[in-house]
Amino acid sequence: MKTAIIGATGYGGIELLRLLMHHPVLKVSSIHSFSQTGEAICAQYPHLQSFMHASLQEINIDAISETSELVFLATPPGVSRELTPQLRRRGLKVVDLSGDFRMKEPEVYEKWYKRPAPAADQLQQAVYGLTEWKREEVGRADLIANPGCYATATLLAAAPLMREGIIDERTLIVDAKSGVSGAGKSPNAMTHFPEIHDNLKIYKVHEHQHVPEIEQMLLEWNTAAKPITFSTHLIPITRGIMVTMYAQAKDEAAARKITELYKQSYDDAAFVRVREGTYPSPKEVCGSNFCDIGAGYDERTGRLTVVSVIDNLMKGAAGQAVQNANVRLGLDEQTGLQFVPLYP
Ligand SMILES: NC(=O)C1=CN([C@@H]2O[C@H](COP(=O)(O)OP(=O)(O)OC[C@H]3O[C@@H](n4cnc5c(N)ncnc54)[C@H](OP(=O)(O)O)[C@@H]3O)[C@@H](O)[C@H]2O)C=CC1
Ligand SMILES: CC(=O)N[C@@H](CCC(=O)OP(=O)(O)O)C(=O)O
Repeated sequence: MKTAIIGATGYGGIELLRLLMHHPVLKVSSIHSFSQTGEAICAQYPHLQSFMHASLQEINIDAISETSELVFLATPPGVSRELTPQLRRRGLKVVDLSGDFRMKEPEVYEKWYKRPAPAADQLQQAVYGLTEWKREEVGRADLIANPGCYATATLLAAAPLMREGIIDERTLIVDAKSGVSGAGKSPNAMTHFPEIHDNLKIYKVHEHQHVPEIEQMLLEWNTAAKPITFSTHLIPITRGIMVTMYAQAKDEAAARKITELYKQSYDDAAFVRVREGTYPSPKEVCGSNFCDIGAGYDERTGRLTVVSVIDNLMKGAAGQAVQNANVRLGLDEQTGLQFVPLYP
């Protein structure tokens, strides 16, 4: 299927390009930039030399609709809100890596993203692409809102606890850490080397934009879900997210068999790997589409600790976007995604 990438020069876009170069069905017909049109992609990204010489094109929706059937949008918030309706009117399928179409209610988007929301009917049509829990809907969707990176790691860890009702819903605390590529390619005062090297920073305390998409999904699974405590930290690694989640167990018998619950929940999920008695590290999924999860019950406190790791650019962005496109096209969801993580 002929595919375009808008935002191909960003970290999410360049990862999509890496994946699609070897994908047997999705073929890249054009790549688009906002500010660098006319330049060969390998001039900006020399690691692509000998693989891709295509030049970056302007974002012309008519031209894109003549050469592509599916479009990946890897653009900052607010861009997809403008481009997606134009692409959909021309019959193209869209997988959006930004947060524009993740929320169902416009006012929720506007509160957390502090910018105008897409039209309410379009938000309703979009399917939230947390693939493992939305396969059927993704399989029919023409507009897929790819989840945020932190949200993916958090929700895959929280799903069994919330769906089975084994925790006190008021007690969910999520402590999340991300590598610097999660902030995109443009350096800033927080990501500058002397600031983050040999350091660790908490940011967006009580106001991270992934809170509403997480809470929206938790409520879909369990109507007793409550607002969560969610803290994000920047850490001096390039790729990777680690989420450590705590909650008070209300079903102690189920809590004692927590690993069994995760294994059953993800029995059919090729990309979720459950640990027995150990906890994962981001490096163990680097460069792959895996989410690794380890869980334990502390008899002393009655609390559960669940750890989940992903590569933010893969399962947290481009990898899950391709997984969703695979499901939409009726392909095996692992198509083009079967990488052994890069280790060490
Ligand atoms: N990085 C990550 O780990 C993750 C990112 N995301 C989301 O994916 C999206 C892309 O992120 P990321 O790749 O990190 O971002 P980058 O900042 O690295 O790249 C942004 C891309 O968008 C293009 N762009 C910038 N402004 C506009 C505009 N006004 N119109 C059209 N295109 C524009 C840029 O083009 P150019 O510079 O060539 O002009 C560039 O290709 C974001 O919404 C982000 O939140 C989601 C999950 C994880
Ligand atoms: C390290 C870092 O800065 N990470 C970004 C997450 C990027 C992302 O996934 O944001 P979207 O909601 O736009 O998809 C952040 O915390 O905002």
